[in-house]
Amino acid sequence: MSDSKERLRRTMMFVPGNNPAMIKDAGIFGADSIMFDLEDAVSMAEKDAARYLIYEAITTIDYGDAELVVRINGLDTPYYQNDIKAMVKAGIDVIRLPKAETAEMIHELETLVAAAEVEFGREVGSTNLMAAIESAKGVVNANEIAAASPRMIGIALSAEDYTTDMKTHRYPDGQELLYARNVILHAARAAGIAAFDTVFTNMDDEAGFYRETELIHQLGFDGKSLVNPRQVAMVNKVYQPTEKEIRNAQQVIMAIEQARIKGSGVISLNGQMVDRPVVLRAERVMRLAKANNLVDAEGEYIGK
Ligand SMILES: CC(=O)SCCNC(=O)CCNC(=O)[C@H](O)C(C)(C)COP(=O)(O)OP(=O)(O)OC[C@H]1O[C@@H](n2cnc3c(N)ncnc32)[C@H](O)[C@@H]1OP(=O)(O)O
Ligand SMILES: O=C([O-])CC(=O)C(=O)O
Ligand SMILES: [Mg+2]
Repeated sequence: MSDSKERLRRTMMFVPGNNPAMIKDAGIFGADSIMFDLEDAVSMAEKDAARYLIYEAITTIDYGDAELVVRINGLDTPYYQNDIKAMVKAGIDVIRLPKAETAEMIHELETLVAAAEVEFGREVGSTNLMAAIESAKGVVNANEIAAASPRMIGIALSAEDYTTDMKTHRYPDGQELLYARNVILHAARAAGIAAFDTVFTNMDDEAGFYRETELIHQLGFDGKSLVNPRQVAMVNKVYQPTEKEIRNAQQVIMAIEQARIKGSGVISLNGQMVDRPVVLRAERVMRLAKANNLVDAEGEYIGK
């Protein structure tokens, strides 16, 4: 597990909390974040058993470098308090609140998480939070939700519930989500946290999945919630930098190092001005290149 707020989160894969086989093998698909679900993938009759199963999995299975997230039940259910206690006790990295609509909901979650950290001897502040926005009210309040707590690492669009709330449904071109996607992205960026796009549920429509992932990559999302392991490699492919982008990023990082040695924060490279935003983009390209094994330990391009 990792507590870094800077880590790559391209792929956040849902794993139903009532499926022992999927839970056991969830670590082998290379998702950046594994998201155990206690909410809508689990029926009422199975809520307690799923919570127990996820607790056992987190405390006994080695999921390697993956970040571990749990989607708890909503604050309007009888389950969320037990969910929070069990997951904090297990040492989960991130709790994802579904159907978030106000900052007050994040504050309530934060209070319960802090109390559980004290109760179970966890470091106070060590459990990160994120929120899924699934309604018009959530979109309207996205700014305050994103900024509600220093524990927040991201907000996500949840388009299945959102389109239902908006009295529409999902279309192949995603026009019905453009406003929500942009609002959520801006709220996340303004708060300095990550933005996640929603699930794509038609497993047979690979072209549609690529189209949606290319769109959200272009808009600036950090990544996407996923429902199936096959989607991990497809997202990574879209987020993978090109050789040209990597070589350019290497040059930028070298050039800015030279500039720093000379005591300057800005330098010209091949006729282009290189300053802080260009360097930050280059550093992200290099993080993505490393995650895709496209560079060696020294940052030299090695391709595939
Ligand atoms: C709107 C919402 O709230 S979405 C969030 C809640 N929903 C979920 O969590 C659903 C998670 N996903 C799934 O249950 C499944 O992927 C489905 C139902 C969408 C598709 O199921 P399938 O067609 O059986 O998937 P597929 O044939 O690709 O499965 C291949 C393998 O991956 C495993 N697998 C599939 N999905 C997952 C997953 N999400 N996590 C871990 N393993 C998985 C399968 O168990 C199977 O393993 P096996 O080869 O050892 O038997
Ligand atoms: O978070 C997601 O993308 C899945 C979800 O609950 C929704 O779409 O309503
Ligand atoms: Mg939902």
